[in-house]
Amino acid sequence: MSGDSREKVLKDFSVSEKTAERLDILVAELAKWQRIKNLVGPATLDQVWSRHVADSLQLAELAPQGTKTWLDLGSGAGFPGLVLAILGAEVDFHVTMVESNARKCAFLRHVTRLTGASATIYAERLEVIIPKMVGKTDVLTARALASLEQLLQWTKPLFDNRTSALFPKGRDVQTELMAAAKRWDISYEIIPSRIDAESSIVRISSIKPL
Ligand SMILES: C[S@@+](CC[C@H](N)C(=O)[O-])C[C@H]1O[C@@H](n2cnc3c(N)ncnc32)[C@H](O)[C@@H]1O
Repeated sequence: MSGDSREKVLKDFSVSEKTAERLDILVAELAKWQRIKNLVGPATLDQVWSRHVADSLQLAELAPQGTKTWLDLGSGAGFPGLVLAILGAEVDFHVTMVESNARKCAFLRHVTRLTGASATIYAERLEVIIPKMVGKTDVLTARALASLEQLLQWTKPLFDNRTSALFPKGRDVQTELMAAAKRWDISYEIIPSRIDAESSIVRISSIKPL
């Protein structure tokens, strides 16, 4: 991680001093835990501010106004869920994270305690938690978890009038959308990533089986 990258991310996303302190804690703890727990791809740790923090922060800007509840599936080391929960400590929204790996959940809980992030963490498989979250979620997220088709299959019960999804996707976004469109009638928008020219965020507002 370079100091420049940190400053640029904080400036680009107009991050407050308090939130910056909390993000610093997340980044410092990730570096410590990474040595023994291998929480993220080792090659990405050098660019943690741009590859992980900024990539997560950009989702907050895409949520509908008044969003109060987020559900992040397969949160890993907290991207995007924990970054959003750190923002939530200041702007009054709450993030539920679901992650089946126990050591990653220990990290998520540890950093949540240190930062006061607005988070609930389930160390469970998402298949178990999703039925319990029906009617409780404004915005769904899942980064690097599964294909769009699989994500829609899992999350279908969660979509109602108020729920939308923000799924970061890579260069195969069109292929994934075509595969998903064979099974689902989807209302969606593709939003270019602010971080990586080859990536985008698929914002889904409704789905219906065909
Ligand atoms: C490739 S990682 C991505 C982590 C994080 N979202 C990111 O982008 O850095 C996928 C994560 O999803 C978790 N996962 C996979 N299948 C899951 C399931 N069925 N329920 C809950 N978590 C799951 C894995 O343990 C892993 O941490």
